[in-house]
Order: sequence, then C-alpha cells, then structure tokens
Amino acid sequence: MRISKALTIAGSDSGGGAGIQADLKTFQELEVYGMSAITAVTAQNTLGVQGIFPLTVEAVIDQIKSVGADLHPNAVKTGMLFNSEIIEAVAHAIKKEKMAKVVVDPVMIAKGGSPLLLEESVDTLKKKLIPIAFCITPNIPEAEKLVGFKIVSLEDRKRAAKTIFDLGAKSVVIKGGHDDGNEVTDLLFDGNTYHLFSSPRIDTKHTHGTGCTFAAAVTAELAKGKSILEAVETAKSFIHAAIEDSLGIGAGHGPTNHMAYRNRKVNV
Ligand SMILES: Nc1ncnc2c1ncn2[C@@H]1O[C@H](COP(=O)(O)OP(=O)(O)O)[C@@H](O)[C@H]1O
Ligand SMILES: Cc1ncc(COP(=O)(O)O)c(N)n1
Repeated sequence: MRISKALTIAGSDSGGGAGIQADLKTFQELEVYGMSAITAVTAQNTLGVQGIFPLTVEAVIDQIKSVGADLHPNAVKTGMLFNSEIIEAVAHAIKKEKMAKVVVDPVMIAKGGSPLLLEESVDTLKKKLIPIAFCITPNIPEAEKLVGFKIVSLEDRKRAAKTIFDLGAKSVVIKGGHDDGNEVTDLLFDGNTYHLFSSPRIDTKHTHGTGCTFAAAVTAELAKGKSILEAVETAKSFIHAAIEDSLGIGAGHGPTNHMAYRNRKVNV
C-alpha cells in the first residue's frame, strides 16, 4: 500500500481540539500518515490557555531533521510557532530538508485571547516563512496583521489576498469565520483567480481548533497530490461537518468532531 504522508510543525494542545492533536486527527481521518514536530507545549482546555512552554530551537530542528531524513513527507503544515527563533529555525530546516507543499497557518491568537505568536515575530513570519509557503491560511484578524489594513468588504479581502501573495506565498486562503452574516465564505487566491467557498454559518460556540483543522485538511489533500482548488474544497466540507456535528465536551469553546466527515461518507 502506498500511503501519502504529512508533517505538522505546531504547538501541542493538551485539550486535544487544536494544534498538533487536531492536525494528526485530521490527517488520519483523510487517510494520510501523520507526523509531528512540536514547537511548544500548551496547557490548554476549552476555557482557555493556562500555560505556554516553547521548546528549544535545537529540539524543534532535530524533530524536523529526523522526519526529513527518513520519512519524506509529501506535504508540511506549520501552526503555532510562538517566537522569531522558532520561525527562523523552522523555515531553515524546511528548506534544508527540501520539503515541498508547505501550508502555513499563521496562528497568532487563541480563541480565548491568549497570544500564540509574539507580536514582534509577525515580521519574521512575513520575511522567512511566507516566501516558502505553497499556501497560507490566515483568518481575517491574522490577514489584517499581515497586510496592515482593515478588512471589511470582499474587495478588501481580495486586496489583502493579493498583498499576501506578493510576499511570496503561492496561494492564499483568507478564511471567513470572523466575518458576520448567515454565510461563512473562505476566499482562495491562486495567483490568477479568486475562488469563493461558502457554507451556511453554524450557530455554535464550539469552534476551538477550526483553523488548525481546516489547514490540516488542506495539507492532507495536497499530500495526496490534489490541486489547491480541490484541497480547499475538501477542507471546507471537512470543517463544516466537524463544526456541525461538534462533540459538546468541555465547559467553554469545545472542539470540533474530526470524525464527522468520514462518518457522513460512510453513511451515504
Ligand atoms: N460558525 C461557523 N460555521 C461554519 N463554518 C465555520 C464557522 N466558523 C468557522 N468556520 C469555518 O472554519 C474554518 C476556520 O475559520 P476561521 O474561524 O476564520 O479561522 P480560525 O479558526 O483560524 O480563527 C473556515 O473554513 C471557516 O469557513
Ligand atoms: C497549540 C495551539 N495551536 C493553535 C491554536 C489555535 O486554535 P484555533 O484553530 O481555534 O484558532 C490553539 N488554540 N492552540
């Protein structure tokens, strides 16, 4: 059996809904072999982030090297990177290991408000990581930080996508979860065309880890050799099902249901 393989370079969420845990669950559900390089350990649950413990640069690099030397991932995702040293080390290691199809989820702030990237590190992300990204998946507040202007209209969002594309990413998805309205629309710019992916907005507080899960699904599909358009389409269906069938666990912003997409396919 030939299996596609994906590596996630991200933070650990002890609560299991976001970060490394969400990524590995998503890879598995989409039948992709998952590997991980942990950048930071967080003590976290559905109520918030109680502690952040970044790993040393050496620990992060060694994990990427070990995977690169033997397991040869078909695609790579980055999530929480926390500081400039880790961003630089990750960008360097990805290049050194000649890893392709890099999906950058520019994680900045947890849903509860805790910073998962130091404010001063946004510039390093722009300079070191975006130029090697095959795809970058900011939400609206993250895109605003990257471009330096407010995103209100669809035209603003298109201009922001083009601005981020010009920083060197091969494709840009600006997700619409933070917008308002009855529909949630994600915008993909592939360098030529703007594509819109819309779904009805689900009225729920259980959206912990939606961004991680969406980007992990894009990564899994790219690992299988799918186009960016196909990958975003599947990721949008995957996250919609995961939010709609969320598990209702924890007292705060609960996790999504990573099994929902597969269960629906089995039941049709
Ligand atoms: N309430 C919702 N209903 C349906 N889809 C949603 C909802 N909130 C977010 N999504 C989807 O989840 C993904 C993550 O969106 P977003 O919330 O913008 O990112 P993040 O989790 O990084 O803040 C996107 O694909 C978006 O369309
Ligand atoms: C370790 C880690 N990484 C990322 C997120 C962002 O979560 P979300 O996808 O809800 O924005 C998180 N809360 N924790």
